[in-house]
Amino acid sequence: MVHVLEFNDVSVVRNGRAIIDGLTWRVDESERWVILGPNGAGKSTILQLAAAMLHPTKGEADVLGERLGRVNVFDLRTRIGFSATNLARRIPPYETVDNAILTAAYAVTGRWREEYDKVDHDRAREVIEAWDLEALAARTFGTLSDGEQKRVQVARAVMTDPELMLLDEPAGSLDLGAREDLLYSLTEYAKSPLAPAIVMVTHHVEEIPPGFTHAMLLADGKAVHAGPIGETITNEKLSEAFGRSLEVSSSGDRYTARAAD
Ligand SMILES: Nc1ncnc2c1ncn2[C@@H]1O[C@H](COP(=O)(O)OP(=O)(O)OP(=O)(O)O)[C@@H](O)[C@H]1O
Repeated sequence: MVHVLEFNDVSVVRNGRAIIDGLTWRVDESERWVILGPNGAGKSTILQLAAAMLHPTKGEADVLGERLGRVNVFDLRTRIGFSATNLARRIPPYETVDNAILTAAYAVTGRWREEYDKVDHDRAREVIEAWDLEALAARTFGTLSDGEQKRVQVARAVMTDPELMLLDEPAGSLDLGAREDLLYSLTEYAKSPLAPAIVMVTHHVEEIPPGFTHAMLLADGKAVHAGPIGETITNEKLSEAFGRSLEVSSSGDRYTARAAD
């Protein structure tokens, strides 16, 4: 079987420091992963690798069966849905929501000279409806609230029917209602047998959508623990990754966590 992601002893070195340090990790197409860890642990860097935005300094990283460093990353990126705030910053503030979603078809952020087919326009319309964006479609991206922009970012990631979906803090900065709405939409999306493999970075266990199957706990660029979610999101393992005593509880498919002392 070809893994969606296959990292073998991958390191990313910046200023002489391994910000990702010897990571070996596999993701299969039916899996939905969450990556948790303290600030600066390397979570976003892993997503940058998975999004073919970054090459490893050492080791081998295969994304959708293609080895980074040997493949045209511009072609590869059109097969990946990626939602991240630093990517959203590249969406021109004067771009309409319609166009911000449509341009994902070319994995670009601003409309320029690309030719879009009817199928792209139809798909954009479908995604706008599915992610409750009809009322915002004609608005410019720069006038949207943080929560509305997050929803557009996820819709962009869905637009191309990706083979791999990467979400960097999709619920970050959302109010409670908006977070729950987004989690509901993500849960429904992830539940579909047609949904791609998903890797989501978050700071909070409360933001893990029900149905996610695996978790990686990252600290100092190293995967401290990685595996099936129920075996990984535990008091001991979370406490080890965050370097403080934490207590986690679950109700149904949702988690909450707090300091144990
Ligand atoms: N280009 C760079 N040059 C030097 N250091 C970098 C560079 N990019 C990232 N880093 C450092 O690498 C570490 C990992 O960064 P990364 O953004 O992946 O962490 P993170 O776990 O996503 O953090 P956060 O939870 O705060 O968003 C951080 O210490 C960051 O300062």
